[in-house]
Amino acid sequence: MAWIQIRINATKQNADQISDYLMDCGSASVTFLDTNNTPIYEPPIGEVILWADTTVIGLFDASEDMQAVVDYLSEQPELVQTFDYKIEQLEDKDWEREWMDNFHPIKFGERLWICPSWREIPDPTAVNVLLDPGLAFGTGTHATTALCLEWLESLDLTGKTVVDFGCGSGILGIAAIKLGAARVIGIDIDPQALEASLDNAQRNGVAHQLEVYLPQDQPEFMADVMVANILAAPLRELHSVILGLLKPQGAFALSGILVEQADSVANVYQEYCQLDAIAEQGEWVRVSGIKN
Ligand SMILES: C[S@@+](CC[C@H](N)C(=O)[O-])C[C@H]1O[C@@H](n2cnc3c(N)ncnc32)[C@H](O)[C@@H]1O
Repeated sequence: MAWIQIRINATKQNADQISDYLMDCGSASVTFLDTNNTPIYEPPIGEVILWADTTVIGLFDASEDMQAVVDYLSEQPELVQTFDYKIEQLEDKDWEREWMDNFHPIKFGERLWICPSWREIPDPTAVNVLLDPGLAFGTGTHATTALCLEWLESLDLTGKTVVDFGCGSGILGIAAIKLGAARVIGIDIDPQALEASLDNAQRNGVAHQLEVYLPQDQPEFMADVMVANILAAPLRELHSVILGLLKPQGAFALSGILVEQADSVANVYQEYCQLDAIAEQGEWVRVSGIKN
């Protein structure tokens, strides 16, 4: 199928609205890029993060009447003054195939692999988690997830109760079960993430060991291990909730933290914990330790 895309220079104020206009025109998908062409990581609860200078990209079927799209957009109040756009014909290729080609099995530590279902499992004797990209965050390709997977892989989880706080696709919880955990509690504010986690657990044959809850519905429990890949601000704000779910001497890892945010998160937790050395991967870090 052939595609055409329109790239529109936007601002922090109007990017979200422009995205809605593109969807009104029948865009198959809308993406935000900042001026450095870095896709949005994850908006905090109830908010869409946008940069001061954002490019909004609308993807259309090549048969779309782009002049009609441009006419519609140019009449909108946000664009009537300055409408800076570029239309690009995308090379005609098998996009689905290309998208699938981008996902490969990835190894974490000595024995853990995350494998897309359409790929051959490289080592059937290893700890293999089958996981396809879906609506919920977490395929292992993002450094924040990778930092947590490596940490889980380094532990002896045999028989342990593990909390996956901000479970997304359920990747961390499922990996924990496959690494020996007896029970995993997944918590997420997004009901779609809870559904995705259960689907993925089922595909991996471990659904009977995974429970998932919205934060307001979670039962009382104390876990041996906690992994939380959310963002620095909620990790700071929720430190008493996060540590409150962990037994004394329980191990925890916090991720979703940019290098420059590491100290601000570590400072909040060090009062209640023995912290490990901070682990870095690219611009992201993991803060981990043992609760006092
Ligand atoms: C970066 S994703 C992590 C997904 C997966 N655990 C991973 O490591 O790839 C963050 C997840 O945390 C959830 N989340 C964000 N804030 C949260 C909060 N305050 N409580 C629970 N979940 C939260 C989001 O809905 C999202 O699914």
